[in-house]
Amino acid sequence: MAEDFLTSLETVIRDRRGADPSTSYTASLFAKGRAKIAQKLGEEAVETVIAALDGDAKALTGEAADLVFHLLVLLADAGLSLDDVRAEMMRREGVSGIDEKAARQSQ
Ligand SMILES: N=c1c2ncn([C@@H]3O[C@H](COP(=O)(O)OP(=O)(O)OP(=O)(O)O)[C@@H](O)[C@H]3O)c2ncn1[C@@H]1O[C@H](COP(=O)(O)O)[C@@H](O)[C@H]1O
Repeated sequence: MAEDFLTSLETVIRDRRGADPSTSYTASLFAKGRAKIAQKLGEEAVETVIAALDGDAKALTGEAADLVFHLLVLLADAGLSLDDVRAEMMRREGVSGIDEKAARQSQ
């Protein structure tokens, strides 16, 4: 379920490229460019680490959500997606292309 949601969110994020920055935070990030998107990702990573070290589960969950969102935006800006990341992680696990396709179909 979580994966379906993230895949849908990726589609929304891609649709925001070229949208009006005044009506969409995501569009405003794309308009500011990759350096700004990467900076925001770094900030969210630091905030995630701080929340974890504070032992604040609620804050950690929120910061992790911000972190994943900004990662998706950065990947989209670079023409990449979670599928590319998934494929790389499966490659590291030694999962073949055929196994990968079967794994996706069973989700
Ligand atoms: N999932 C998210 C999401 N997660 C986090 N954020 C934004 O990420 C920002 C987090 O950064 P900060 O805490 O630094 O907030 P900020 O002060 O507003 O940011 P800066 O001014 O510092 O740049 C906030 O503005 C959040 O609203 C998100 N913005 C949008 N989405 C989703 O993206 C899709 C497109 O939304 P729009 O951007 O509104 O078109 C929709 O499905 C949204 O639900």
